[in-house]
Amino acid sequence: MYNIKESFYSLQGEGAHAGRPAIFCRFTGCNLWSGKEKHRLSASCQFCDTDFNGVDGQNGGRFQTADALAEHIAAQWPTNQGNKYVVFTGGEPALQLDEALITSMKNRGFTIAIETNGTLELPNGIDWVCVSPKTTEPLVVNSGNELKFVYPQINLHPKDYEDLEFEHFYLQPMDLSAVPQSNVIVSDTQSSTLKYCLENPLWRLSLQTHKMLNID
Ligand SMILES: C[S@@+](CC[C@H](N)C(=O)[O-])C[C@H]1O[C@@H](n2cnc3c(N)ncnc32)[C@H](O)[C@@H]1O
Ligand SMILES: Nc1nc2[nH]cc(C(=O)O)c2c(=O)[nH]1
Ligand code: SF4
Ligand SMILES: [Mg+2]
Repeated sequence: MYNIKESFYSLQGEGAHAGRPAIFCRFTGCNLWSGKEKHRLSASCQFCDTDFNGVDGQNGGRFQTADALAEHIAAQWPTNQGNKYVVFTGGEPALQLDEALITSMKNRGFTIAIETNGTLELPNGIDWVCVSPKTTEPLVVNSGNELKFVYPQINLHPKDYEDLEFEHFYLQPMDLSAVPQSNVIVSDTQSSTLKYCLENPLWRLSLQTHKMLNID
């Protein structure tokens, strides 16, 4: 069974594929935070901008089989249009995404992307892997297509990821407006991110463009 918080058709807002039409499938639950505000400051990941609990969002629900969920996702793609692209996110999608679902999506013509915190093994067959580190534990997923570091983080430094095997390195300013209680000292995360990119040109800036556009 798969638990889905929400799914929707929008533009990828972040990273190397920013601007690309995609269906987002947001799995319920995460291994680094309960999703409850009372646990935020004791969680391994404390700056999450996302509500990922329950199955009550738009086009959310419980799906008994991979084909049932794949059909639900595929039905949201515009009729008779190609370039089909699905982004599995969450919560932590690696808790639920499996080869059966990947096969079901491929059978429906989709290219498959994932947004993951990199702490859990991934199933085979994902076409685009975006890892966004959150903890000082070594990454389980230490290669992929893009590494997207939310900046700044108190105990985590971009330098420690530079030698990993990724095609693209992005720094994304931490959105503190999405975080009710915060430990972060820096308030202007956009300026500090911009400065870091200019001083360390391996890193490119990723802005959360969907938030500027007021879309999902
Ligand atoms: C909500 S997470 C879900 C996927 C996965 N659990 C992860 O952390 O990568 C989706 C993306 O949003 C980023 N993100 C979460 N909270 C953020 C914030 N407050 N500001 C900027 N990016 C944030 C994450 O780093 C990740 O790249
Ligand atoms: N438009 C849009 N782009 C996104 N890229 C990553 C997202 C996520 O929450 O994983 C996200 C999201 O929630 N919306
Ligand atoms: S950003 Fe990702 S890893 Fe962190 S709590 Fe949110 S869903 Fe979990
Ligand atoms: Mg998001």
